[in-house]
Amino acid sequence: MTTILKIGGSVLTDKNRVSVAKKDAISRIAKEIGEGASPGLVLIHGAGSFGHHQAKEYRLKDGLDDWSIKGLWPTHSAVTSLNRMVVDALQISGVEALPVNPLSDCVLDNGRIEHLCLDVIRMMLHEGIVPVLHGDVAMDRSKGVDVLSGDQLVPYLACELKADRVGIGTNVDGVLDDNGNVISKITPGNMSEVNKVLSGSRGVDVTGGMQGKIRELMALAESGIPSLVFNAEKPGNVVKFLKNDLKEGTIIRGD
Ligand SMILES: Nc1ncnc2c1ncn2[C@@H]1O[C@H](COP(=O)(O)OP(=O)(O)OP(=O)(O)O)[C@@H](O)[C@H]1O
Ligand SMILES: C=C(C)CCOP(=O)(O)O
Repeated sequence: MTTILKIGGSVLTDKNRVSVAKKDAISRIAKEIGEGASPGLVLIHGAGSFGHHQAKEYRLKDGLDDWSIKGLWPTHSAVTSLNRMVVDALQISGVEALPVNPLSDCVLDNGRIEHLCLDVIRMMLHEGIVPVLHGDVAMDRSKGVDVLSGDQLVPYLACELKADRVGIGTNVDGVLDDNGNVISKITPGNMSEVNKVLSGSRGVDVTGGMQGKIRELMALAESGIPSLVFNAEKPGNVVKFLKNDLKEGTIIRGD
């Protein structure tokens, strides 16, 4: 049983202040993962304020030039420091977790994953270790460099590892309509309606907020793998998701 869980940077960090972690949220989520995880879990986390501010300042999405090249290390360094906090918290909660840094593992072409070395992830899973990936900067065959969102890692890994379950924990109850109500199901049939209410993030974000997430998840749904967007700020929701017991959120499916 393979489960892909992404925890958004909005849950783990304060997206309005540069490199500010929500330490209590990180340890709560690590405890919930310790309580609910079964073998086959792959964890991905977003960058939040440990990456989006830096990527914006150095214009990393515009590709490589004399300015953006100076931003590669500050951005990677920030997001790997968040990754270290997450992995440390997981270890303290009794989860055998190890980092997998996309900058060293992945090649992009025009912003899309061309290749990601899965061997190390498969070997970790085989040994009962939870690989912890994250949004990152990555080398790009066409642009020199680009920002790789954890939201793109989710469908890539879900397809390659033939995931049974996919969850995206963020800081809202799901995809919300104009009245703030949760849209319980998104399918190709209501996608054009849903598109009207999708936008970016409230915080600093270079990877598209909810709009970017749903674009990735709808492509995944169309290839046969549904996913659930849920609120990971609500204590207990991560455990419930991991135990297949979560009844809240937005399901994105292909039918
Ligand atoms: N229709 C919508 N329903 C819900 N949230 C929406 C909607 N449109 C835009 N958003 C925004 O999307 C945000 C969630 O996306 P965001 O990328 O900030 O989260 P994240 O994945 O937790 O963070 P990160 O990208 O750092 O990992 C919400 O906090 C909200 O501000
Ligand atoms: C901004 C950087 C470096 C990565 C973004 O990843 P995301 O927060 O998962 O979208």
